[in-house]
Formats: sequence, structure tokens, C-alpha cells
Amino acid sequence: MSTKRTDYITWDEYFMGVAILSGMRSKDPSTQVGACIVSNDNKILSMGYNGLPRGCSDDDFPWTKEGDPLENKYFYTTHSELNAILNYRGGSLEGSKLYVSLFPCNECAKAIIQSGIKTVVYDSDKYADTPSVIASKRMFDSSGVRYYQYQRTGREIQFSV
Ligand SMILES: Nc1nc(=O)n([C@H]2C[C@H](O)[C@@H](COP(=O)(O)O)O2)cc1CO
Ligand SMILES: [Zn+2]
Repeated sequence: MSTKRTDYITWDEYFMGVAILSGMRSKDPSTQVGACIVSNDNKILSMGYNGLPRGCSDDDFPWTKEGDPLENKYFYTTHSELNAILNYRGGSLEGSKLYVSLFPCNECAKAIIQSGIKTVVYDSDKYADTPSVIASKRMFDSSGVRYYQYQRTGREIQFSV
């Protein structure tokens, strides 16, 4: 009898991989973020990436970072984490885990806490020094949401379609 493969990807590689793949759908030219919500028995419940709300054309709204607030992206983009939460139509997210390629902002942190997500696994923390991320961590700490950084394995995952 043959023995099983041993070089299969781990759960964390799988779900962070799905989150990053989802982020590849983003139209944001500077930061693409992806999120994947998983049940505590390792089933994928939802996914999201940063983009405009439904009905708002990617071609009609601005993608710049600076200038008039009405003419840059920040008022208009929905973050990947919030999209993943809102995309879930199956009921409760109580006790679930969120994999996200960038640490959540304070607004998403509130939605994460209120939806019952209990664990956040993140990859980049490039905005760690901003008040928004500091506030997120303060709220997660107070509300018992556990967070840890994804440990990159160095494995290259390639596929073609
Ligand atoms: N956790 C996050 N999830 C997200 O989906 N985003 C989105 C909002 C913007 O579309 C983009 C950040 O743009 P920039 O400031 O790095 O050019 O990423 C941003 C953060 C950061 O808190
Ligand atoms: Zn956010």
C-alpha cells in the first residue's frame, strides 16, 4: 500500500493562500488586500478583497491616495475584511477565524469583534505604527480577539490555469 503525501500545504498556508488569491482581484493600484473567513472546523465560510461597493464602477471612481477627499479612494473603498463579513450569508460567524493579508484597521476591527470572529491571522502589518492599527489592537485585546502573524514557510506555490 502506498503512503500518503507529506508535502501537502498546512491549513494556515491554505487559508492565507486563499486570502492572498482573493486580494489579486483588487483594482487598487497600491495595496491589494484579501480576506478569508474559516469556521473552527476548517471550512471556508467567506472571502473578500478591497474594492468599491456594488454598483459603483471601478472606472468612474478615483484610485488615487491624495488630494480632495471626494476625489481619492478612501471614502469609497470597502476593506477586504468588511467585504468578507458582509459577503457571508449563512448566519453567524461566532467563533470563526479571519485570515487577512494586512492587519485590520479600526473600523474593520469593530466589525470583526461585533460579528463574533475570535481569531485574526494576518500577514503584513505595514501600518503597525498608525493610530488606526494601534486602536485595533487595543480593541482586540479588550474583547478577547486573539491575533497572530502568519508564519511564512518559504514554500513557493505555483499553479497555472
Ligand atoms: N486592513 C486593510 N484592509 C483593506 O482592505 N485595506 C484597503 C483599503 C485601500 O483600498 C487599501 C489601502 O491603501 P493604501 O493606503 O495602502 O494605498 O487597502 C486597507 C487596510 C489597512 O488597514
Ligand atoms: Zn478596514
